[in-house]
Amino acid sequence: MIKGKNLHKIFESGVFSKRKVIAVDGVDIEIKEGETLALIGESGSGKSTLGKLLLMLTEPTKGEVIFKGKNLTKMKKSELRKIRRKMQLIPQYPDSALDPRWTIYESILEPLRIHGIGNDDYDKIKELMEIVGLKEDHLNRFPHELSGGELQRAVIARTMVLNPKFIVCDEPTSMLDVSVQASIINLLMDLQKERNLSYLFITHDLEVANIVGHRMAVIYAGQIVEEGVDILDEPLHPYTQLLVKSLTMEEDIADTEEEIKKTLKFGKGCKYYNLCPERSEKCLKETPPLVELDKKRKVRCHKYA
Ligand SMILES: Nc1ncnc2c1ncn2[C@@H]1O[C@H](COP(=O)(O)OP(=O)(O)OP(=O)(O)O)[C@@H](O)[C@H]1O
Repeated sequence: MIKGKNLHKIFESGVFSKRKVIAVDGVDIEIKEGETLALIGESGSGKSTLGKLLLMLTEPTKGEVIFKGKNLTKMKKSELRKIRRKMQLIPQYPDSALDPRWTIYESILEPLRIHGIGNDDYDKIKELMEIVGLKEDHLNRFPHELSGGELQRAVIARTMVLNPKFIVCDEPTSMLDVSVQASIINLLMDLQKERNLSYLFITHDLEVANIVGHRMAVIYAGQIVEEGVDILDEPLHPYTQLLVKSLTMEEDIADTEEEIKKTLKFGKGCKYYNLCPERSEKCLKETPPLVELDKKRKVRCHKYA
C-alpha cells in the first residue's frame, strides 16, 4: 500500500549559524493493505516527522514515498492533491484539527468542499456520526461543547468522510482519559476491519502498540532500530530491551530523551552508542545496518550483523 524508501528529513534552524537536526535518517518502511504498523519511540525520536513524510505533508530531504505503486515524490502538485484524499492524519490534539468557530457539521463537511466533492451532504455525515459513536445532535455543536473523547470521534469522522485508504494516527489517544482511550482504539480497529484501512499508528505507549500493531517498528534518533512481530516478547536491540524493562519499572528512561537530542547530529557509528551497555569499538566507528533475521525481525545492531 505505502512505502518509504531511504527517507531523510534534515531541519535547519538559526539565522547566522545554521543548526542541522537529522529528524529522520535513512528510513525504509512499508505498510500493507489492511495492516497496522505501530511506530514506537520517545519524544523527539522522529515519529511525527516520519508520519508527515509518508503523507507528503513535509517534503523529504532525500528518499521516496510510493503509494499504491505511484511515486509521490515525483508527482506534480495537482496530481498529489487528488491522491491526498486517500491519505489522512489523525492528530494527537483533536481540538487543533477542528476550527473552534465552526459547528461539527461544518468541520466534517470541509474536506469534501476542499476536494470539490460536495457542498452539502447531510445524510452521509449523519451516517458517519453513527459509525463513530456520536449522535446527530452533536452536528450542531461547536468543538468546546464536546468532551475530549467526543472531539476525537468527530476528528475521526472528518478523516473518514474522504474514504481514505492510509491513515497516520499520531498518538490519537494520548491526550484522552484512560477510560476513553480503549473505546477510541476499538473504534479505529473496527473501522480498519470494515474499510480495509492501513495505519501507521504512532505511540510512545508500548502496551497500546502491542494491542493495535500487526507489526511494530522502534525508532531511535531518526532511525528504525528494530522491526517485526512479537518484539515485546523477545526484544533484540539493546534500546528495545530498555523500553521493555521500563514497562515494568526496572529501568528508568528519563535520560534517553536528552541523549536523543545530542545524537540527532551524530555522524558515523551507532546512534545508541553512548547509552548502550553492550557497545564495542566497532559501534563507534561503523553505523550498523538494519539486518533481517529469521522470525520476520529486522535489527540495527552490530551484535546481529
Ligand atoms: N519544523 C521543524 N523545524 C525544526 N526542527 C524540527 C521540526 N519538526 C521537528 N523538528 C525536530 O526533529 C526532531 C524529531 O521531531 P518529531 O516531532 O518528529 O519527534 P517525535 O518523536 O514525534 O516527538 P513527540 O513524541 O514529542 O511528538 C526533534 O528534534 C524536533 O525538535
